[in-house]
Amino acid sequence: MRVLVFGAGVIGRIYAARLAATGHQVSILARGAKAEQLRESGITLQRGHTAAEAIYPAVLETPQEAGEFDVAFVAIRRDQVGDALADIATVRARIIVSLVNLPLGLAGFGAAVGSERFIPGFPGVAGSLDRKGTLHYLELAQQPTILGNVGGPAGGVEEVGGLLRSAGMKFRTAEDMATWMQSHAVFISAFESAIVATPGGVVSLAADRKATRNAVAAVREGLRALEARGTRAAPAAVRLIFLSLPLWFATAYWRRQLAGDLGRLGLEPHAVATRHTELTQLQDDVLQLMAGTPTPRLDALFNAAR
Ligand SMILES: NC(=O)C1=CN([C@@H]2O[C@H](COP(=O)(O)OP(=O)(O)OC[C@H]3O[C@@H](n4cnc5c(N)ncnc54)[C@H](OP(=O)(O)O)[C@@H]3O)[C@@H](O)[C@H]2O)C=CC1
Ligand SMILES: CC(C)(CO)C(=O)C(=O)O
Repeated sequence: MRVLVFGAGVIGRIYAARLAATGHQVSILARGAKAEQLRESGITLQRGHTAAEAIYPAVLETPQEAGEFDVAFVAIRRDQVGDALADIATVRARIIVSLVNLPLGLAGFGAAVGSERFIPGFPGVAGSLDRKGTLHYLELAQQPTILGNVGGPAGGVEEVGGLLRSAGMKFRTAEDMATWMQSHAVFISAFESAIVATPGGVVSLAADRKATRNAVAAVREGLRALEARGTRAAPAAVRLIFLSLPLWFATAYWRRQLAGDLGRLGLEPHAVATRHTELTQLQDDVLQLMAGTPTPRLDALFNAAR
């Protein structure tokens, strides 16, 4: 398939390299020094102790350069969407999938790019680039690529799902992507705020039962506020861990996750890199979603991170 990946950051590189390695015709849109670096060195992915060969997708600096695509994945940050939307709308692709944390503005995104070809999604991988340009990443068993099951072209979700599957990447569908993203934003903004606000970062947070418990309680508070406003927290596993199981159990579970690969490769690098960009924007989105419901624990975590 002809695939465009719009955005050459962590997520864009992982999807581009995985799909190109499978034999798809992949182009990645990069700007500035990143375009040159990608042309010269390609993308090297490392999962666990296994580093793959460098992969060289075609590098574009404008989306029009390579004509038409079957599928375009948009892998930019929430805080970059406003500036990029007009360019994304010019992409000539039958299907456009967003891999962006978008708790607010999903409908506007869809309307701008054309809701008949738009599938909202969320990455099922996480990682970070080291100084040598190797991208260390993990695939998230508990959160594979999520594809919204409503709207988009007929058969589009199956087509994108098949494309991912061809590259060995799992996917899951969500009936209500807006609800999924809102719940996720509560979780991610609370945990990433806690990580950047803790001296010593994720390792210290995981070692501190009280501090992890406070982050879990802040997520619980946020999800309860969402539910009080008629939004049922999603997916079911998130509801279970944060709203149904006892706080001590959720705390023990998250201390293990924070101390493991998810904390080290997924949450911390992303939190540190986006502390003053996407994270701030997600905090604002979450507070807007709470719309006046008091959330003192979340507020305190957000303030500590700012
Ligand atoms: N990193 C992770 O582990 C995870 C990330 N996510 C989510 O995935 C999304 C993407 O994150 P991530 O890949 O980490 O973000 P990055 O900041 O690493 O990458 C975003 C990329 O998009 C590029 N970009 C933005 N606007 C444009 C534009 N108009 N034209 C061309 N390029 C553009 C940026 O270029 P430039 O550098 O020049 O600004 C940058 O290379 C986010 O919403 C994030 O929350 C979800 C799960 C895990
Ligand atoms: C993978 C994880 C949990 C952390 O990177 C995430 O979903 C996110 O960053 O939004």
